[in-house]
Formats: sequence, C-alpha cells, structure tokens
Amino acid sequence: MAELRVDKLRFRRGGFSLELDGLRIAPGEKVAILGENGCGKSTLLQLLAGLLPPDGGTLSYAGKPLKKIPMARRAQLFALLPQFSEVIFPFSVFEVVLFGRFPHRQGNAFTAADRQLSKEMLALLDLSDLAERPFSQLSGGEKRRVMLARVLNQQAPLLYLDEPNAGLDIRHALEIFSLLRERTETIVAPVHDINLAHRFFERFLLLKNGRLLADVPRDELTPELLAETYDVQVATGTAAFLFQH
Ligand SMILES: Nc1ncnc2c1ncn2[C@@H]1O[C@H](COP(=O)(O)OP(=O)(O)OP(=O)(O)O)[C@@H](O)[C@H]1O
Repeated sequence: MAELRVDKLRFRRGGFSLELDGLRIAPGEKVAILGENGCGKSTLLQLLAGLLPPDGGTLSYAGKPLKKIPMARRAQLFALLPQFSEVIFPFSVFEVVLFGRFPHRQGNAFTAADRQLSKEMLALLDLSDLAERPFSQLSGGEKRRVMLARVLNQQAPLLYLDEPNAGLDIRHALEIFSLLRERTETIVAPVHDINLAHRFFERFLLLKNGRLLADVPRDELTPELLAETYDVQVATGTAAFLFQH
C-alpha cells in the first residue's frame, strides 16, 4: 500500500474541464467524493485509475508516475467498480467473482487458491446462495453486490468505487459501508447519499464544476459547505429516519 499523489491535473472533454492542483491520498484512507450530477466525480475516478489520459499534470502511485506503470501491473494495484457494469455472456455469479482474480493469474488457469478466495468473497458479501445463478438473471442490487465482490476479489490496495451503494437497499448499504470502513485498502468513492457517506467515510472531496471546492475531514463537513456544493439549503437536527443494522 502506498500514497496516491496528484499534481496540477488538467483534463478537458467538450465543454467540461477538470482541474485539480494537488491531492495526496494516504494508504488506507477512506475518501468520499461529493458533488452534483455532472461535476466530474466519475471522470476524476477514471483519471485516478489511469483509465483516462490527463491533458496535463502528473498522477503517481508509490512515487511512480502512472503512465510508467504497465497496464497489467496497474490491474494489480487499482480496482474499479464502474457506475454501470453489464456482463453480457452467460456467466454464473461464481465465475463473475472469480474473474476478479484475472490480474493475478499465472498461466492460463485459475488456481485452487483463486477459487477458494472467490468463495470467501461471496460469503463476505452474503452471496453464497446465488453462486450458481446466471449473473444476467439477478436483480439490480444483487448484481451490484456481485460486482463489488469481484472488485474486492482483485485484492488491489487501492479501490475506486463509483457509487458503491447504487441500487442497494438500506440493510445491504449499511452492511457494505461498514464492511468497507473496516477494510485495509485505500478507498475513493463518489457517493450521492451524503448521510451514509458522512457516517462511514473519514475524508470528503467536494467537487463543483470540475474544481475542488473543499477537501475536509468528517468533522469539517459543514452544512454551509454542502449548501455551496449542491446549491441547496441544508438544515441539521430536523426529523429524519435513523437507520442502524
Ligand atoms: N464519455 C463521455 N464523453 C463526453 N462527455 C462525457 C463523458 N462522460 C461524461 N461526460 C461529461 O463530463 C462531465 C462530467 O461527467 P461525470 O460523469 O464525471 O460526472 P459525475 O459527477 O460523475 O456525475 P453523476 O453524479 O451524474 O454520476 C459531464 O458534463 C458529462 O456530461
């Protein structure tokens, strides 16, 4: 596990531009990215994962520029849960999770250890009963949990999770967020549910129109900052449902 470092990042696509002057993410940190639709959360994630080439600036991991890290090695270091993912072929849930081991494969076949790890990951995400089901026949929330199991199965030290709770019911969202909080990996995740993010993440990047409005720890995530980020009024202490699991 190592530090992720961003310096003078610049990216432009059509009328959208993203600029990030400096960012350090320490090993094991749990960082949520907040901001309105279209402000650049997914774009930033793809840039950090090395999936989009920046127009300027440098991104480095463990002191090494990303562009000097071969793709095969990057797949061992970074795992990405995209916002939308479809598996077109008729794979079983177990196979989809097993494919998470792909970057570690030696030779052509998966090993017994890969299979064992995949089983453990299915159990961790409460998916063992679905192991033999065709992935294509699962519900949206079930598919999301399977894709998350696959990403964790990659055993990369840095996880980029684009809206990890999208489509999950409140119990599974709570279970998965508390599981993520306990993981040793560095996690960077755009999240739309601010209360959930506030409870389980320790650091917040507030993005607005492709710019970093603030980079704050949990106790500095104020209603004023959120109001500015989302252009809404934010009140605290109002009646709300408080969910526990
Ligand atoms: N593949 C693409 N080609 C061209 N423009 C894109 C592409 N993907 C996103 N954009 C544009 O880039 C900008 C940032 O999009 P991005 O997906 O990063 O936003 P986001 O903050 O993740 O939004 P959301 O909360 O809706 O997921 C938007 O203006 C969007 O329309």
